[in-house]
Amino acid sequence: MSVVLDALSQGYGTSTVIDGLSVTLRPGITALLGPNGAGKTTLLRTLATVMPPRNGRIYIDDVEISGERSARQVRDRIGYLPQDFSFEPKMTVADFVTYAAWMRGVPATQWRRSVDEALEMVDLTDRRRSKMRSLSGGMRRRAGIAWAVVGRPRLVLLDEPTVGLDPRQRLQFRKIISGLGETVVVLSTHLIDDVGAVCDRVIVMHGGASRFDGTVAELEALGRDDLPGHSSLERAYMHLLPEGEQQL
Ligand SMILES: Nc1ncnc2c1ncn2[C@@H]1O[C@H](COP(=O)(O)OP(=O)(O)OP(=O)(O)O)[C@@H](O)[C@H]1O
Repeated sequence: MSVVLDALSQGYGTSTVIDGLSVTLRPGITALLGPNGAGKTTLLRTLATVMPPRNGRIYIDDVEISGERSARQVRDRIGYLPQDFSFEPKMTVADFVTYAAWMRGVPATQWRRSVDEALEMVDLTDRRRSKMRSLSGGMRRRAGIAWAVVGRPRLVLLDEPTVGLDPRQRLQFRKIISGLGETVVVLSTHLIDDVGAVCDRVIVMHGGASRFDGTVAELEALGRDDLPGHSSLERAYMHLLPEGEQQL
């Protein structure tokens, strides 16, 4: 799986949200960090082929995504969990995940095995017959993660996947994504602990551009003692903000 963004610009109406971003994504876990409104969700939606690029190019497995036709060629390789995902409340957990398997083109003969595998990963096997509406917020989020990984898509996009998870579930989540092997995983988060624990690469976005692109160790090295933060990663993040936003 290869994903290439070449001078990508994206926006809504007259506003530009991403401005000339060039990035090549490879197998491994990449975190998108950045303040509210930095464009993380917009970038994930663009990678998910929900929004065609406004300017510049995006290639997924060498297919240039320029509209619905090209998007259809690659969508079954993409698992996307939006920040606020919706579901039919009366659907069972198993049906919800099976629906994702169907959308992703998993053959019907493999639905049961793929769904079992995804539910096992997120520790929801014993809730497979529960209605989605009966799940707690954290369980719903885990069902959403199962939705994103069922059928083992090679590009997995997760928008704030650990919001609402309790500490043990967050550890489980890290285990799940660390076990995805040769998959390109891109997740947005505000939880810097998650980044330090599992991400191979971090992209810090601000004002529609990438202000940092490197490993966790490289990011940590930017931390300055005079900046606010409880860890070197938090201080490094503060360092990457514009000067006026670096102090509390
Ligand atoms: N559907 C939309 N229509 C118009 N403007 C939008 C829309 N969605 C997002 N925006 C704007 O685009 C900018 C980037 O938003 P986006 O949701 O991509 O940021 P984000 O980095 O994901 O933020 P957060 O951390 O709050 O989730 C913001 O200024 C936002 O107001």
